[in-house]
Amino acid sequence: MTGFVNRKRELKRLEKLYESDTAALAVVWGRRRMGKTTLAIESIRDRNDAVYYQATRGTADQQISSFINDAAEVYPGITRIREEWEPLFEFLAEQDAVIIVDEFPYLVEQTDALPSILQRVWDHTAEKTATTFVLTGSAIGMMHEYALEGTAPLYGRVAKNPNGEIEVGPLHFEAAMSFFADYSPVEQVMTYGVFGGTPEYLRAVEDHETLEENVTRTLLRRDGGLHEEPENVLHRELDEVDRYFAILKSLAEGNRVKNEVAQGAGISNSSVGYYLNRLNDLRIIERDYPVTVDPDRSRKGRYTITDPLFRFWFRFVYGRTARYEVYGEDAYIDLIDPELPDFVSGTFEQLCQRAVLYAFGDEYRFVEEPGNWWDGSGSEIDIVAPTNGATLLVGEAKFQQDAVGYDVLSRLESEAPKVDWHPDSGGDPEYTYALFSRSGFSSAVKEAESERDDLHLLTVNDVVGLITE
Ligand SMILES: Nc1ncnc2c1ncn2[C@@H]1O[C@H](COP(=O)(O)OP(=O)(O)OP(=O)(O)O)[C@@H](O)[C@H]1O
Repeated sequence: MTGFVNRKRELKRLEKLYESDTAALAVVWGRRRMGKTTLAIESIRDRNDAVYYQATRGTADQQISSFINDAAEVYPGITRIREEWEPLFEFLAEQDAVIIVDEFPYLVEQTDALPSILQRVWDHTAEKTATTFVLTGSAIGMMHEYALEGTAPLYGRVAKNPNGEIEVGPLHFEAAMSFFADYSPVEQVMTYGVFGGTPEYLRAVEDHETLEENVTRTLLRRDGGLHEEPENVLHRELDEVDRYFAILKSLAEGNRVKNEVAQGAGISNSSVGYYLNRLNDLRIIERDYPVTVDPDRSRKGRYTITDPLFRFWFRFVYGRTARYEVYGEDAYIDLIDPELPDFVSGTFEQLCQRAVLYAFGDEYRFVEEPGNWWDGSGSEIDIVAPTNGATLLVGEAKFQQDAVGYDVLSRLESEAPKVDWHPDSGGDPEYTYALFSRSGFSSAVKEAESERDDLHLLTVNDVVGLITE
Protein backbone atom coordinates (compact mmCIF):
# COMPACT_ATOMS: atom_id res chain seq x y z
CA MET A 1 0.00 0.00 0.00
CA THR A 2 1.20 3.51 -0.79
CA GLY A 3 2.45 5.40 2.27
CA PHE A 4 1.84 9.03 3.18
CA VAL A 5 2.01 11.15 0.05
CA ASN A 6 3.03 14.78 -0.37
CA ARG A 7 1.20 17.51 1.62
CA LYS A 8 4.59 19.13 2.25
CA ARG A 9 3.23 22.65 2.15
CA GLU A 10 0.43 21.91 4.60
CA LEU A 11 2.83 20.12 6.97
CA LYS A 12 5.23 23.04 6.88
CA ARG A 13 2.46 25.47 7.74
CA LEU A 14 1.30 23.39 10.69
CA GLU A 15 4.85 22.97 11.92
CA LYS A 16 5.34 26.74 11.86
CA LEU A 17 2.30 27.16 14.07
CA TYR A 18 3.42 24.47 16.51
CA GLU A 19 6.93 25.89 16.80
CA SER A 20 5.93 29.52 17.21
CA ASP A 21 6.19 31.19 20.63
CA THR A 22 2.76 32.70 20.29
CA ALA A 23 -0.66 31.10 20.49
CA ALA A 24 -2.34 30.02 17.27
CA LEU A 25 -5.79 28.87 16.33
CA ALA A 26 -5.92 27.01 13.03
CA VAL A 27 -8.66 25.46 10.97
CA VAL A 28 -7.95 22.55 8.66
CA TRP A 29 -10.86 22.07 6.33
CA GLY A 30 -11.74 20.23 3.17
CA ARG A 31 -14.26 17.80 1.81
CA ARG A 32 -14.52 14.40 3.43
CA ARG A 33 -11.88 11.86 2.39
CA MET A 34 -9.39 14.53 1.31
CA GLY A 35 -6.97 13.49 4.03
CA LYS A 36 -7.42 15.94 6.91
CA THR A 37 -7.09 13.25 9.57
CA THR A 38 -4.06 11.72 7.90
CA LEU A 39 -2.42 15.14 7.64
CA ALA A 40 -3.19 16.03 11.27
CA ILE A 41 -1.75 12.76 12.59
CA GLU A 42 1.33 12.99 10.36
CA SER A 43 1.93 16.54 11.61
CA ILE A 44 2.37 15.42 15.22
CA ARG A 45 4.04 12.07 14.60
CA ASP A 46 7.32 13.06 16.24
CA ARG A 47 5.93 15.34 18.95
CA ASN A 48 5.45 14.64 22.64
CA ASP A 49 3.41 17.74 23.44
CA ALA A 50 0.43 17.03 21.20
CA VAL A 51 -3.08 15.82 22.00
CA TYR A 52 -5.04 14.33 19.12
CA TYR A 53 -8.74 13.78 19.68
CA GLN A 54 -11.10 12.47 17.03
CA ALA A 55 -14.62 13.55 17.91
CA THR A 56 -17.41 11.10 17.22
CA ARG A 57 -21.14 11.43 17.48
CA GLY A 58 -22.42 10.89 21.02
CA THR A 59 -23.52 12.87 24.04
CA ALA A 60 -21.47 15.80 25.27
CA ASP A 61 -20.56 13.81 28.43
CA GLN A 62 -19.20 10.95 26.31
CA GLN A 63 -17.24 13.34 24.13
CA ILE A 64 -15.70 15.10 27.12
CA SER A 65 -14.70 11.87 28.76
CA SER A 66 -13.07 10.52 25.56
CA PHE A 67 -11.23 13.79 25.19
CA ILE A 68 -9.89 13.54 28.73
CA ASN A 69 -8.75 9.94 28.11
CA ASP A 70 -6.84 10.91 24.98
CA ALA A 71 -5.32 14.02 26.53
CA ALA A 72 -4.30 12.15 29.69
CA GLU A 73 -1.91 9.99 27.66
CA VAL A 74 0.25 13.09 27.23
CA TYR A 75 -0.90 15.29 30.13
CA PRO A 76 -1.95 13.00 33.03
CA GLY A 77 -2.80 16.05 35.19
CA ILE A 78 -5.90 16.67 33.09
CA THR A 79 -7.81 14.00 35.00
CA ARG A 80 -7.94 16.37 38.00
CA ILE A 81 -9.63 19.12 35.99
CA ARG A 82 -13.38 19.80 36.08
CA GLU A 83 -15.07 17.87 33.28
CA GLU A 84 -16.17 20.81 31.17
CA TRP A 85 -14.73 22.08 27.91
CA GLU A 86 -13.66 25.48 29.20
CA PRO A 87 -11.41 24.43 32.10
CA LEU A 88 -10.08 21.46 30.10
CA PHE A 89 -9.01 23.62 27.19
CA GLU A 90 -7.58 26.23 29.57
CA PHE A 91 -5.51 23.60 31.35
CA LEU A 92 -4.01 22.36 28.06
CA ALA A 93 -3.37 25.88 26.78
CA GLU A 94 -1.42 26.63 29.96
CA GLN A 95 0.84 23.64 29.16
CA ASP A 96 1.56 25.19 25.71
CA ALA A 97 0.09 22.02 24.22
CA VAL A 98 -0.68 21.32 20.59
CA ILE A 99 -4.35 20.30 20.61
CA ILE A 100 -6.00 18.80 17.56
CA VAL A 101 -9.76 18.38 17.61
CA ASP A 102 -10.68 16.33 14.57
CA GLU A 103 -14.29 16.66 13.35
CA PHE A 104 -15.00 19.69 15.52
CA PRO A 105 -18.57 19.98 14.12
CA TYR A 106 -19.57 16.78 15.99
CA LEU A 107 -18.79 18.55 19.26
CA VAL A 108 -20.73 21.66 18.30
CA GLU A 109 -23.76 19.52 17.44
CA GLN A 110 -23.88 18.56 21.13
CA THR A 111 -22.58 21.79 22.66
CA ASP A 112 -23.67 24.60 20.45
CA ALA A 113 -21.92 27.23 22.58
CA LEU A 114 -18.54 25.60 21.91
CA PRO A 115 -17.29 28.19 19.39
CA SER A 116 -18.05 30.94 21.93
CA ILE A 117 -16.50 28.90 24.74
CA LEU A 118 -13.37 28.51 22.71
CA GLN A 119 -13.41 32.20 21.96
CA ARG A 120 -13.51 32.89 25.71
CA VAL A 121 -10.71 30.43 26.43
CA TRP A 122 -8.72 32.20 23.78
CA ASP A 123 -9.22 35.67 25.13
CA HIS A 124 -8.76 34.75 28.82
CA THR A 125 -5.93 32.26 28.75
CA ALA A 126 -4.72 30.82 25.51
CA GLU A 127 -3.73 34.03 23.81
CA LYS A 128 -0.94 34.58 26.33
CA THR A 129 0.53 31.10 25.86
CA ALA A 130 2.36 29.27 23.05
CA THR A 131 -0.43 26.73 22.54
CA THR A 132 -1.78 25.71 19.14
CA PHE A 133 -5.38 24.65 18.64
CA VAL A 134 -6.19 22.91 15.38
CA LEU A 135 -9.82 22.32 14.51
CA THR A 136 -10.64 20.11 11.57
CA GLY A 137 -13.93 19.48 9.87
CA SER A 138 -15.32 18.05 6.68
CA ALA A 139 -18.75 19.63 7.09
CA ILE A 140 -17.63 22.63 5.10
CA GLY A 141 -20.76 24.67 5.65
CA MET A 142 -20.31 24.35 9.41
CA MET A 143 -16.63 25.20 9.35
CA HIS A 144 -17.54 28.36 7.47
CA GLU A 145 -20.21 29.17 10.03
CA TYR A 146 -17.95 28.67 13.08
CA ALA A 147 -14.61 29.91 11.89
CA LEU A 148 -14.13 30.89 8.27
CA GLU A 149 -16.67 33.61 7.60
CA GLY A 150 -16.27 37.22 8.67
CA THR A 151 -19.17 36.95 11.12
CA ALA A 152 -18.07 33.62 12.66
CA PRO A 153 -17.17 33.60 16.36
CA LEU A 154 -13.65 32.27 15.79
CA TYR A 155 -12.95 34.08 12.55
CA GLY A 156 -10.74 36.91 13.84
CA ARG A 157 -8.55 34.54 15.84
CA VAL A 158 -8.03 32.24 12.86
CA ALA A 159 -7.58 34.94 10.25
CA LYS A 160 -5.01 36.77 12.40
CA ASN A 161 -2.43 34.17 11.50
CA PRO A 162 -1.33 33.75 7.88
CA ASN A 163 -1.16 29.99 8.40
CA GLY A 164 -4.45 29.86 10.32
CA GLU A 165 -6.59 28.52 7.51
CA ILE A 166 -5.38 25.38 5.81
CA GLU A 167 -7.52 23.99 3.04
CA VAL A 168 -6.89 20.35 2.22
CA GLY A 169 -7.71 19.83 -1.44
CA PRO A 170 -7.13 17.05 -3.95
CA LEU A 171 -3.62 15.76 -4.55
CA HIS A 172 -1.92 17.12 -7.66
CA PHE A 173 -1.37 14.76 -10.56
CA GLU A 174 2.27 14.11 -9.69
CA ALA A 175 1.41 13.18 -6.08
CA ALA A 176 -1.58 11.10 -7.15
CA MET A 177 0.78 9.20 -9.47
CA SER A 178 2.26 7.37 -6.49
CA PHE A 179 -0.97 5.38 -6.27
CA PHE A 180 -0.64 4.03 -9.83
CA ALA A 181 3.03 4.35 -10.60
CA ASP A 182 3.06 1.23 -12.83
CA TYR A 183 0.60 2.67 -15.31
CA SER A 184 1.65 4.10 -18.67
CA PRO A 185 1.33 7.91 -19.04
CA VAL A 186 -1.94 7.48 -21.00
CA GLU A 187 -3.41 5.24 -18.30
CA GLN A 188 -2.24 7.69 -15.63
CA VAL A 189 -3.95 10.63 -17.31
CA MET A 190 -7.14 8.59 -17.78
CA THR A 191 -7.19 7.34 -14.21
CA TYR A 192 -6.60 10.84 -12.85
CA GLY A 193 -9.25 12.12 -15.27
CA VAL A 194 -11.82 9.73 -13.78
CA PHE A 195 -10.86 9.45 -10.11
CA GLY A 196 -9.22 12.83 -9.54
CA GLY A 197 -6.94 13.58 -6.59
CA THR A 198 -9.02 12.62 -3.56
CA PRO A 199 -6.73 10.23 -1.65
CA GLU A 200 -9.52 7.93 -0.55
CA TYR A 201 -10.70 7.46 -4.14
CA LEU A 202 -7.14 6.75 -5.22
CA ARG A 203 -6.82 4.18 -2.46
CA ALA A 204 -9.83 2.44 -3.98
CA VAL A 205 -8.02 1.95 -7.29
CA GLU A 206 -4.42 1.28 -6.31
CA ASP A 207 -3.22 -2.30 -6.60
CA HIS A 208 -5.80 -3.14 -9.24
CA GLU A 209 -5.31 -4.13 -12.82
CA THR A 210 -6.89 -1.84 -15.37
CA LEU A 211 -8.99 1.29 -15.59
CA GLU A 212 -11.84 -0.86 -16.90
CA GLU A 213 -11.70 -3.06 -13.84
CA ASN A 214 -11.44 -0.08 -11.50
CA VAL A 215 -14.35 1.80 -13.02
CA THR A 216 -16.55 -1.29 -13.18
CA ARG A 217 -15.74 -2.47 -9.67
CA THR A 218 -15.93 0.83 -7.81
CA LEU A 219 -18.39 2.94 -9.79
CA LEU A 220 -20.67 0.96 -12.08
CA ARG A 221 -21.66 -1.85 -9.76
CA ARG A 222 -24.46 -1.16 -7.35
CA ASP A 223 -22.27 -2.36 -4.46
CA GLY A 224 -19.16 -0.44 -5.67
CA GLY A 225 -17.34 1.54 -3.00
CA LEU A 226 -17.76 4.84 -4.88
CA HIS A 227 -21.11 4.07 -6.52
CA GLU A 228 -22.96 6.44 -4.20
CA GLU A 229 -20.09 8.67 -3.12
CA PRO A 230 -21.07 11.98 -4.79
CA GLU A 231 -24.65 11.46 -3.67
CA ASN A 232 -23.49 10.90 -0.08
CA VAL A 233 -21.30 14.00 -0.11
CA LEU A 234 -24.16 16.16 -1.38
CA HIS A 235 -26.65 14.76 1.13
CA ARG A 236 -24.22 15.29 3.95
CA GLU A 237 -23.37 18.86 3.06
CA LEU A 238 -26.51 20.42 1.63
CA ASP A 239 -30.23 20.98 2.05
CA GLU A 240 -32.52 21.04 -0.97
CA VAL A 241 -30.34 18.36 -2.51
CA ASP A 242 -32.61 17.90 -5.53
CA ARG A 243 -31.74 21.35 -6.79
CA TYR A 244 -28.00 20.64 -6.58
CA PHE A 245 -28.48 17.37 -8.43
CA ALA A 246 -30.36 19.19 -11.16
CA ILE A 247 -27.61 21.80 -11.48
CA LEU A 248 -24.79 19.26 -11.59
CA LYS A 249 -26.68 17.20 -14.15
CA SER A 250 -27.15 20.32 -16.24
CA LEU A 251 -23.41 21.07 -16.03
CA ALA A 252 -22.53 17.46 -16.90
CA GLU A 253 -24.68 17.76 -20.02
CA GLY A 254 -22.41 20.56 -21.20
CA ASN A 255 -24.20 23.72 -20.02
CA ARG A 256 -21.60 26.15 -18.76
CA VAL A 257 -22.97 29.67 -18.83
CA LYS A 258 -25.13 30.64 -15.86
CA ASN A 259 -28.45 31.08 -17.64
CA GLU A 260 -27.97 27.85 -19.62
CA VAL A 261 -27.15 25.97 -16.44
CA ALA A 262 -30.28 27.41 -14.83
CA GLN A 263 -32.43 26.54 -17.80
CA GLY A 264 -31.08 22.98 -18.03
CA ALA A 265 -31.77 22.53 -14.32
CA GLY A 266 -35.25 24.05 -14.43
CA ILE A 267 -34.30 26.69 -11.84
CA SER A 268 -34.81 30.41 -12.19
CA ASN A 269 -31.84 32.45 -13.33
CA SER A 270 -32.14 34.68 -10.27
CA SER A 271 -31.81 31.86 -7.74
CA VAL A 272 -29.25 29.59 -9.44
CA GLY A 273 -26.34 31.80 -8.28
CA TYR A 274 -26.87 30.84 -4.65
CA TYR A 275 -26.62 27.13 -5.42
CA LEU A 276 -23.62 27.59 -7.68
CA ASN A 277 -21.83 29.45 -4.89
CA ARG A 278 -22.44 26.66 -2.42
CA LEU A 279 -21.10 24.08 -4.89
CA ASN A 280 -18.10 26.32 -5.40
CA ASP A 281 -17.48 26.44 -1.62
CA LEU A 282 -17.45 22.65 -1.67
CA ARG A 283 -14.90 22.76 -4.50
CA ILE A 284 -17.14 20.59 -6.65
CA ILE A 285 -17.50 23.24 -9.33
CA GLU A 286 -15.57 26.35 -10.27
CA ARG A 287 -16.01 29.38 -12.44
CA ASP A 288 -13.36 29.93 -15.11
CA TYR A 289 -12.52 33.03 -17.11
CA PRO A 290 -10.62 33.45 -20.38
CA VAL A 291 -6.97 33.80 -19.45
CA THR A 292 -6.71 37.31 -20.87
CA VAL A 293 -9.64 38.66 -18.85
CA ASP A 294 -9.73 40.10 -15.32
CA PRO A 295 -12.19 37.87 -13.38
CA ASP A 296 -13.26 40.76 -11.15
CA ARG A 297 -14.40 42.79 -14.10
CA SER A 298 -15.74 40.10 -16.35
CA ARG A 299 -19.13 38.55 -16.85
CA LYS A 300 -17.68 35.94 -19.16
CA GLY A 301 -17.29 33.22 -16.50
CA ARG A 302 -18.14 29.62 -17.34
CA TYR A 303 -18.87 26.93 -14.81
CA THR A 304 -17.40 23.43 -14.80
CA ILE A 305 -17.49 20.47 -12.47
CA THR A 306 -13.92 20.48 -11.20
CA ASP A 307 -13.84 17.23 -9.31
CA PRO A 308 -13.29 14.50 -11.91
CA LEU A 309 -15.12 11.82 -9.94
CA PHE A 310 -18.20 14.03 -9.61
CA ARG A 311 -17.98 14.88 -13.29
CA PHE A 312 -17.76 11.19 -14.20
CA TRP A 313 -20.58 10.26 -11.86
CA PHE A 314 -22.98 12.84 -13.22
CA ARG A 315 -22.13 11.95 -16.79
CA PHE A 316 -21.98 8.15 -16.57
CA VAL A 317 -23.45 6.80 -13.33
CA TYR A 318 -26.37 8.93 -12.17
CA GLY A 319 -29.61 7.36 -13.38
CA ARG A 320 -27.84 4.70 -15.45
CA THR A 321 -27.31 1.83 -13.04
CA ALA A 322 -30.10 -0.31 -14.46
CA ARG A 323 -28.70 0.04 -17.98
CA TYR A 324 -25.27 -1.16 -16.82
CA GLU A 325 -26.87 -4.17 -15.20
CA VAL A 326 -28.52 -5.09 -18.49
CA TYR A 327 -25.20 -4.77 -20.37
CA GLY A 328 -23.46 -6.78 -17.65
CA GLU A 329 -19.77 -7.36 -18.35
CA ASP A 330 -19.89 -5.37 -21.57
CA ALA A 331 -21.10 -2.17 -19.91
CA TYR A 332 -17.71 -0.50 -19.73
CA ILE A 333 -16.57 -1.43 -23.23
CA ASP A 334 -19.88 -0.59 -24.91
CA LEU A 335 -21.06 2.46 -23.02
CA ILE A 336 -18.06 4.15 -21.40
CA ASP A 337 -14.87 3.34 -23.24
CA PRO A 338 -15.88 5.05 -26.53
CA GLU A 339 -16.67 8.29 -24.68
CA LEU A 340 -13.66 8.33 -22.38
CA PRO A 341 -11.15 10.15 -24.64
CA ASP A 342 -13.56 13.05 -24.93
CA PHE A 343 -14.38 12.90 -21.23
CA VAL A 344 -10.71 12.93 -20.15
CA SER A 345 -9.69 15.65 -22.61
CA GLY A 346 -10.44 18.43 -20.08
CA THR A 347 -8.00 16.88 -17.61
CA PHE A 348 -5.39 16.42 -20.33
CA GLU A 349 -5.82 20.07 -21.30
CA GLN A 350 -5.15 21.19 -17.73
CA LEU A 351 -2.05 19.02 -17.54
CA CYS A 352 -0.82 20.49 -20.83
CA GLN A 353 -1.35 24.00 -19.44
CA ARG A 354 0.90 23.11 -16.52
CA ALA A 355 3.45 21.40 -18.77
CA VAL A 356 3.84 24.67 -20.71
CA LEU A 357 5.48 26.24 -17.66
CA TYR A 358 8.12 23.51 -17.55
CA ALA A 359 8.60 23.10 -21.30
CA PHE A 360 8.93 26.79 -22.13
CA GLY A 361 9.80 28.34 -18.77
CA ASP A 362 13.46 28.82 -19.72
CA GLU A 363 12.61 30.61 -22.91
CA TYR A 364 9.73 32.85 -21.78
CA ARG A 365 8.57 34.52 -18.62
CA PHE A 366 4.82 33.92 -18.41
CA VAL A 367 2.82 36.75 -16.86
CA GLU A 368 -0.37 34.68 -16.38
CA GLU A 369 -0.93 31.03 -15.55
CA PRO A 370 -1.53 29.33 -18.90
CA GLY A 371 -5.27 28.72 -19.33
CA ASN A 372 -8.20 28.53 -21.73
CA TRP A 373 -9.34 31.38 -23.89
CA TRP A 374 -12.69 31.85 -25.58
CA ASP A 375 -14.83 34.66 -26.93
CA GLY A 376 -18.58 34.96 -27.11
CA SER A 377 -18.85 33.82 -30.71
CA GLY A 378 -17.57 30.28 -30.75
CA SER A 379 -13.80 30.78 -30.93
CA GLU A 380 -11.83 28.85 -28.36
CA ILE A 381 -8.19 27.93 -27.69
CA ASP A 382 -7.16 25.21 -25.18
CA ILE A 383 -3.96 26.84 -24.01
CA VAL A 384 -3.07 30.51 -24.05
CA ALA A 385 -0.03 31.81 -22.20
CA PRO A 386 0.92 35.51 -22.39
CA THR A 387 4.59 36.35 -21.81
CA ASN A 388 6.31 39.53 -20.65
CA GLY A 389 7.72 40.02 -24.16
CA ALA A 390 6.01 40.15 -27.53
CA THR A 391 5.16 36.43 -27.65
CA LEU A 392 1.79 34.84 -27.04
CA LEU A 393 2.03 31.07 -26.72
CA VAL A 394 -1.06 29.28 -28.00
CA GLY A 395 -1.74 25.57 -27.99
CA GLU A 396 -4.21 22.80 -28.67
CA ALA A 397 -4.44 19.55 -26.71
CA LYS A 398 -5.95 16.42 -28.27
CA PHE A 399 -6.61 13.24 -26.36
CA GLN A 400 -8.19 11.37 -29.27
CA GLN A 401 -6.91 8.13 -30.72
CA ASP A 402 -5.99 9.70 -34.09
CA ALA A 403 -2.78 11.51 -34.91
CA VAL A 404 -3.10 15.30 -34.83
CA GLY A 405 -3.30 16.58 -38.41
CA TYR A 406 -2.51 19.83 -40.19
CA ASP A 407 -6.13 21.00 -39.83
CA VAL A 408 -5.58 21.44 -36.08
CA LEU A 409 -2.56 23.65 -36.70
CA SER A 410 -4.35 25.69 -39.37
CA ARG A 411 -7.31 26.28 -37.10
CA LEU A 412 -5.04 27.36 -34.26
CA GLU A 413 -3.21 29.78 -36.55
CA SER A 414 -6.44 31.37 -37.67
CA GLU A 415 -7.88 31.59 -34.11
CA ALA A 416 -4.74 33.03 -32.45
CA PRO A 417 -5.12 36.62 -33.77
CA LYS A 418 -8.61 36.77 -32.24
CA VAL A 419 -7.16 36.67 -28.71
CA ASP A 420 -7.50 40.12 -27.14
CA TRP A 421 -3.87 40.45 -26.03
CA HIS A 422 -1.14 42.88 -26.94
CA PRO A 423 2.47 43.11 -25.76
CA ASP A 424 3.27 45.89 -23.26
CA SER A 425 5.77 47.21 -25.79
CA GLY A 426 2.89 47.86 -28.23
CA GLY A 427 2.57 46.38 -31.69
CA ASP A 428 1.18 43.02 -32.66
CA PRO A 429 1.96 39.80 -30.85
CA GLU A 430 4.26 37.13 -32.23
CA TYR A 431 2.84 33.64 -31.87
CA THR A 432 4.43 30.43 -30.72
CA TYR A 433 2.35 27.32 -31.38
CA ALA A 434 2.32 24.17 -29.28
CA LEU A 435 0.39 21.02 -30.17
CA PHE A 436 -0.15 18.30 -27.59
CA SER A 437 -1.29 14.86 -28.63
CA ARG A 438 -2.06 11.49 -27.15
CA SER A 439 -1.58 9.71 -30.46
CA GLY A 440 1.24 11.45 -32.26
CA PHE A 441 1.18 13.78 -35.28
CA SER A 442 0.62 13.44 -39.01
CA SER A 443 3.67 13.57 -41.27
CA ALA A 444 2.61 17.01 -42.56
CA VAL A 445 2.65 18.40 -39.02
CA LYS A 446 6.00 16.79 -38.27
CA GLU A 447 7.43 18.21 -41.46
CA ALA A 448 6.15 21.66 -40.53
CA GLU A 449 7.83 21.36 -37.14
CA SER A 450 11.17 20.53 -38.75
CA GLU A 451 10.94 23.65 -40.93
CA ARG A 452 9.69 26.23 -38.44
CA ASP A 453 10.99 27.61 -35.14
CA ASP A 454 7.57 28.71 -33.89
CA LEU A 455 5.96 25.24 -33.74
CA HIS A 456 6.45 22.66 -30.98
CA LEU A 457 4.99 19.17 -30.72
CA LEU A 458 4.57 17.37 -27.42
CA THR A 459 3.20 13.89 -26.72
CA VAL A 460 1.37 12.71 -23.63
CA ASN A 461 4.65 11.09 -22.48
CA ASP A 462 6.35 14.49 -22.73
CA VAL A 463 3.56 16.14 -20.74
CA VAL A 464 3.59 13.58 -17.92
CA GLY A 465 7.41 13.57 -17.92
CA LEU A 466 7.57 17.36 -17.63
CA ILE A 467 5.11 17.52 -14.76
CA THR A 468 6.49 14.65 -12.73
CA GLU A 469 10.20 15.32 -13.23
N1 LIG B 1 -1.40 12.31 1.95
C1 LIG B 1 -1.91 11.06 1.86
N2 LIG B 1 -1.14 10.05 1.37
C2 LIG B 1 -1.62 8.80 1.26
N3 LIG B 1 -2.86 8.43 1.63
C3 LIG B 1 -3.67 9.37 2.12
C4 LIG B 1 -3.23 10.74 2.26
N4 LIG B 1 -4.24 11.46 2.78
C5 LIG B 1 -5.25 10.59 2.97
N5 LIG B 1 -4.94 9.36 2.57
C6 LIG B 1 -5.83 8.17 2.61
O1 LIG B 1 -7.12 8.59 2.18
C7 LIG B 1 -8.13 8.11 3.04
C8 LIG B 1 -8.94 9.26 3.64
O2 LIG B 1 -8.11 10.05 4.45
P1 LIG B 1 -8.60 10.76 5.80
O3 LIG B 1 -9.43 9.83 6.63
O4 LIG B 1 -7.39 11.34 6.43
O5 LIG B 1 -9.52 11.88 5.20
P2 LIG B 1 -10.42 12.95 5.97
O6 LIG B 1 -10.36 14.18 5.15
O7 LIG B 1 -10.03 13.06 7.38
O8 LIG B 1 -11.82 12.26 5.81
P3 LIG B 1 -13.15 12.43 6.70
O9 LIG B 1 -13.44 13.86 6.73
O10 LIG B 1 -14.14 11.62 5.94
O11 LIG B 1 -12.81 11.87 8.04
C9 LIG B 1 -7.43 7.23 4.06
O12 LIG B 1 -7.49 5.89 3.61
C10 LIG B 1 -5.98 7.71 4.03
O13 LIG B 1 -5.10 6.66 4.30
